[in-house]
Amino acid sequence: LRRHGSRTSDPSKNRLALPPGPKPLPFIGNILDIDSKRPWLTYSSWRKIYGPIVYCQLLGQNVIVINSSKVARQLLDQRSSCYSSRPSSCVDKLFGIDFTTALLPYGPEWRIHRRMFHQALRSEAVGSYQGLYQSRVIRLLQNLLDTPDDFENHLQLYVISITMGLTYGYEMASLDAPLVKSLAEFVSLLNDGLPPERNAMLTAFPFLVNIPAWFPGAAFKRDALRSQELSLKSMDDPFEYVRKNMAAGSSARSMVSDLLNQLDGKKDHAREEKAIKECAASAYIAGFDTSAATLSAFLMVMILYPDTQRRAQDEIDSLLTENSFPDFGHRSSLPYVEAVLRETMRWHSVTPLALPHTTSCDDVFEGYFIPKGTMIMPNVWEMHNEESEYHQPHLFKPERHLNADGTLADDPLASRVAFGFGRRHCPGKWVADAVLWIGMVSILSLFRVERRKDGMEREIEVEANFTAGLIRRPLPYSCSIVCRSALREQVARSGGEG
Ligand code: HEM
Repeated sequence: LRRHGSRTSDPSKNRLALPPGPKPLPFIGNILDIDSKRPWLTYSSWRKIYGPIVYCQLLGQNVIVINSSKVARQLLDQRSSCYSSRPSSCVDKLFGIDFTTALLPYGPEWRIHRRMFHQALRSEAVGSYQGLYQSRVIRLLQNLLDTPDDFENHLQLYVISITMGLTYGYEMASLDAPLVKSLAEFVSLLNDGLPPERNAMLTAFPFLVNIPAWFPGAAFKRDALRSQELSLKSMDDPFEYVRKNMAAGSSARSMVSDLLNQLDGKKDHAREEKAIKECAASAYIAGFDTSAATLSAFLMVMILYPDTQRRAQDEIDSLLTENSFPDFGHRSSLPYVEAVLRETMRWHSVTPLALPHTTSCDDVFEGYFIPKGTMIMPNVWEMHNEESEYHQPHLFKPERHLNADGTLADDPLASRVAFGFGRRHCPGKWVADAVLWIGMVSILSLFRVERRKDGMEREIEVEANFTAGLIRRPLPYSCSIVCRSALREQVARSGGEG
């Protein structure tokens, strides 16, 4: 057992051991032990040796990996007052992204953000945007009918147009829409400036960003400067758009307009206004890639598991006449489709390590000492693949979310590890859940998703390969999206009215 080297004011804690873990090398710690592209696999393998809570050291940083949902709940949920901060990083500031909710330390600014997210995106508030989701999903279907091979772009447009509608009341017909341009450039610059491999490194060792020499010089710095400019523009332009429309009395309802309307009478106007801008841009940054990547994984899995696809389509077809599409009112009558959504999120694990938390006090757990300032890495991938919970976890089996009588197993959204933990749990999960559900059920209603054929009529294999990094996106794959109902096509083309 290793003793910790940190000082604590409580002498009794100095006698306690740190949680078990691999032996670190001097200075670099356990860096060389970790698969930098898929660090979650290394962390999972440690579970077999050291148990559900593993201590490692990465360049002098204390890191604790949590490999079990039970322990994650005990620490991140039940002791959330100590486990809710974030590691600080100079890259965040360098790229102008330190304002985003996801990166703010636990403190007053972050609290204002969370209050705003709660006001605007809590489950009841999100329900009132159902008309928006439904109109955008019809556009998604039309686009897939017209140019099915561009499915990745169509999925992105679907998700972005909902995010922009919901946050700013902004209507957009293409990814080139003026207000989206700087936001899109901003996000893509973050992806280029922090490409998957580097992102994967940061996922495994987020403190590496504090070592400037790690970055390859001028190009990186130019990217960072441009990113700072775009960060300001991405916050200001759409915000001013809402304010102008509100002044003209023509603003569509949105998160920003709702929050601005509730500002009257608040003491610290300037601070609140700044927070509204930051929250809206944070929603875009945090919500876009995660939801679009999940929908792309859904299409991939429908190709890989045609029987599952057929069963979901049978469920839809037995509930609805052929000239109509399911809406949110049908959701509870489609348990198998619901199970497909849950299984997609489990099987794919779009954010395999969620986001790291940091402790803001010393703690003791099951006799082990957890020092203040420890980075806590929840290994969501392992939690989604726990053999004791999920038999043959590598297989896509929606049935595992159903009871023997075909009803859905009890698994409320609030308790899903895919959306994180404790006070930092994803505030966009109600939006994400609605956007994913209506997207999936509408695609299944109108299309058959299958392997593409080459010039010789041979099926092109699809392999389940994903990018490295914070967000796991399917690598490009080919797919054939075929209309399976002429009647529903007519309905979709005429704007969704049967
Ligand atoms: C499939 C879709 C999504 C998934 C899987 C997802 C997952 C996550 C996870 C794992 C976290 C970190 C939680 C933690 O630290 O414990 C997070 C944070 C966050 N998410 Fe999501 N998310 C999704 C969509 C969205 C959407 C649509 C929005 C906004 C509309 C959003 C806004 C945020 C924000 C602002 C945070 C930071 C919260 C904080 O640090 O306090 N997310 N999300």
